[in-house]
Amino acid sequence: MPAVTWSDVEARARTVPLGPVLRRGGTDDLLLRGLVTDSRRVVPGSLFACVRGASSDGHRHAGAAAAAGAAALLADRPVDVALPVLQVPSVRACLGPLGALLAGDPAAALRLVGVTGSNGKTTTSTLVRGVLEAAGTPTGVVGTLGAAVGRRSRGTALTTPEAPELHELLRWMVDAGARRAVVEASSIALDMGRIDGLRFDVAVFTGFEEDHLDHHGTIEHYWASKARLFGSDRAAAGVVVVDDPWGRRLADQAPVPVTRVGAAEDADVRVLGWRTGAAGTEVLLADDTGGHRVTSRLVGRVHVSNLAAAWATGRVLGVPAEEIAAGLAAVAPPRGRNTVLGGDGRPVVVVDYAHTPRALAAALATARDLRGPGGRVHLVLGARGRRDRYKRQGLGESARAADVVWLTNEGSHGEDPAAIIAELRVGLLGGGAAVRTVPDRRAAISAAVRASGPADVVLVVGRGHETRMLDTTDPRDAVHLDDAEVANTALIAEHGPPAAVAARAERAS
Ligand SMILES: CC(=O)N[C@H]1[C@@H](OP(=O)(O)OP(=O)(O)OC[C@H]2O[C@@H](n3ccc(=O)[nH]c3=O)[C@H](O)[C@@H]2O)O[C@H](CO)[C@@H](O)[C@@H]1O[C@H](C)C(=O)N[C@@H](C)C(=O)N[C@H](CCC(=O)O)C(=O)O
Repeated sequence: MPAVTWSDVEARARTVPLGPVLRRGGTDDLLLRGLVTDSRRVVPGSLFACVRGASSDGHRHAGAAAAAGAAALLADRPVDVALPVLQVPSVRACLGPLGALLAGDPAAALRLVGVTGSNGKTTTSTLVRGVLEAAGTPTGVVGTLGAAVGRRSRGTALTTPEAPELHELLRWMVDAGARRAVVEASSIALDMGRIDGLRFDVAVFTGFEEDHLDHHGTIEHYWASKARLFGSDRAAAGVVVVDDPWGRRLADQAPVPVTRVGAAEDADVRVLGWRTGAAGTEVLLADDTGGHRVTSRLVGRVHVSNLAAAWATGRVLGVPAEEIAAGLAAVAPPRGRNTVLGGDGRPVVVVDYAHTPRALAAALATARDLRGPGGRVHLVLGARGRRDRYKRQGLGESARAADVVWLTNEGSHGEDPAAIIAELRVGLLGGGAAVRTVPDRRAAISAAVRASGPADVVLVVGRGHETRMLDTTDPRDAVHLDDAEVANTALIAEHGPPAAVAARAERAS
């Protein structure tokens, strides 16, 4: 990380117009390297920001930060630690501007695309990156699956990291040669100022439904957090999927020029038709340059609007149509987003991240598309503990569209797994689906695969790409559990290897 002087830090903090900035101690030329919000990640020379959180207060960890070698503190109240302190009205409000400064303002060297929406952020971000790379622009990405640039990747804990980490990642991308970056912007991140200090060439909205109300309280607040990405201080232009009323409202109200995307007649990038199968998806689009056929390796009708949004983003950024089409065709499906396993004489298994009622309904529609003649859909369904409990009945209601529902655990985080399952079951009441309860997730996935025939589809939802599952409130208790890995093992155990592999093995023996 570049070294930054204490006087430059003070000057940047003064650009946040919230109130007085007081500097206590430290010479102007004191050098700082990196802004850190967690005392456990402090290295010698760090500026430690004391963030007040929901369960802890960074001011209480200032001593630990000093012991780890922090050179100075950013605080919003006096701290009894022998280090130079910059006292500001709100530490959180300074994280964006100071995170940018201490990372050497990497965003100035990048053109940015921000992607928000209840579902589809990861897929759309991956597609937009693919389009830009196909057009010859090295592009980084940061989101739910981590951060990536070129062939390198890094894990991240949050969809949108805290501002200092986000700017550090952008620095890493710039140093690796990136000229653009795609940033997934979660509503919580927008609300908490994690993307403060960034300005996007294009802000993309993939769609909206009730989610994260544990954090936002009301759907209106959730909506307003997402809409913030489309302010003229944040974005130069918007690409908005208008297939739901919230998208229409955003397109109508956004102060920036908006490209409307969707099936509606007034869409600027209009979806005229599509078809999807186990091998991929084809979408027919129309824009002001005429009709276009887009093919993709991504499976499922849920990706139709993601593909159209990525197309529109490419157009807004001036990428020629052929290069957008080539980019979209080349993108490999992101992990855990309608990942298709099996088939080839065995049941098809789809592993997906769907964890909201509408996303589940869409995933079930995809599962029905993939059935063979007379095939049934088996759904493996749970709900994460201690999060957005109000969604459980709605998930159960969406699940009625399956033929057989295998209710199971999805990581109870200290809640009673049986109580979570009971809440899902309420939504299933009155539906026609057969319901089985197998609390152990591995056993549930295996049982669903065992019960399926070659024309059936097993849909495993909720965790997608995740490989750790937690049943207590202590993160150290998390265990390895990869739904795709479990499904693959079960497919081989119950139905043998794919027909082609079996035939090769037979020829070889
Ligand atoms: C609601 C929320 O965003 N919470 C985030 C917040 O937690 P918090 O305010 O409770 O922090 P805290 O534990 O009270 O600690 C306060 C401060 O003390 C620091 N600390 C704490 C302990 C210590 O020993 N030393 C120390 O310095 C912490 O690093 C923190 O800076 O700050 C933490 C540190 O950055 C985050 O890890 C934490 O995310 C939690 C884990 C989380 O689950 N967030 C989810 C809800 C989230 O943000 N999700 C969105 C949406 C996902 C999507 O839609 O896909 C996301 O962008 O990921």
